[in-house]
Amino acid sequence: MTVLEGEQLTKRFGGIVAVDDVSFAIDRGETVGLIGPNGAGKSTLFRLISGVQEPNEGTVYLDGNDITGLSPHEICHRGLVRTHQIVRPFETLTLVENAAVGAEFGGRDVDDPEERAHEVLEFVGLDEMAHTTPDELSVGALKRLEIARALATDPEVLLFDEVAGGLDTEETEAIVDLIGDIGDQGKTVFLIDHVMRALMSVSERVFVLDNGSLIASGTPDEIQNDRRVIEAYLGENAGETAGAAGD
Ligand SMILES: Nc1ncnc2c1ncn2[C@@H]1O[C@H](COP(=O)(O)OP(=O)(O)OP(=O)(O)O)[C@@H](O)[C@H]1O
Repeated sequence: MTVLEGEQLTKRFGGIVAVDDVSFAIDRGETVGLIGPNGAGKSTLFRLISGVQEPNEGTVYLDGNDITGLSPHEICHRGLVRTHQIVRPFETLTLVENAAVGAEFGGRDVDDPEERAHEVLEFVGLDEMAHTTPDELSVGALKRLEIARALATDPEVLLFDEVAGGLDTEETEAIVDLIGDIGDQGKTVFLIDHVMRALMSVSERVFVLDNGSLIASGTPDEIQNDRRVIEAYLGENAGETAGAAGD
């Protein structure tokens, strides 16, 4: 059953068509990857879905309801949350306080924000550090804190924007395992990443954006063998990190 759907989404910035008539549907519980060259429109598509920007045309449906034009806060209330490429935890708050903010202000039915915060920190492997501040964390741990803050809002759908970007092999593996665990809980995950090994290993399906348009979708195997995708993006880097991470 479809949980997240985009219908003919278009976003223009002056003369640039960042997202060009994109339609897609994601089933409940699916993990779907989104790839494409730098500037293809991936982050813009995520911003349209999460309510940070409004499309010029098209509609976003969550659970069959039109959420186009709602604020990120309202969309979070309805069960969709997005993590950011550049993590920005509250520096002066402890990890448990950071996660509790998500639980409290996510606006979902979370009875005890602090208990929920501990649960999600445990889930991402950070509960032992619950009372430290983010400045003591490695890059990988900061990404896991970002995921914990998102999970604290009790979402049905999570959008991950480059959660594996900039991590070493061990940290990447920890994130891949974590995304697998989140999928195993029945959550729906839509993720952007330039780290192909990570993205291809967690995704059941992959969408490919090029120049604002969705040029292919399929299983990781199909995508890695698709001539147009190889030409547009994967090239000789198939199986490795393709392209440089964005901002
Ligand atoms: N606020 C904005 N104003 C003007 N142009 C923008 C804006 N946001 C994005 N763009 C342009 O829209 C296009 C798509 O950008 P976007 O960041 O969505 O691509 P991306 O696929 O996420 O790239 P990357 O992999 O580098 O993060 C680019 O040409 C970009 O310069």
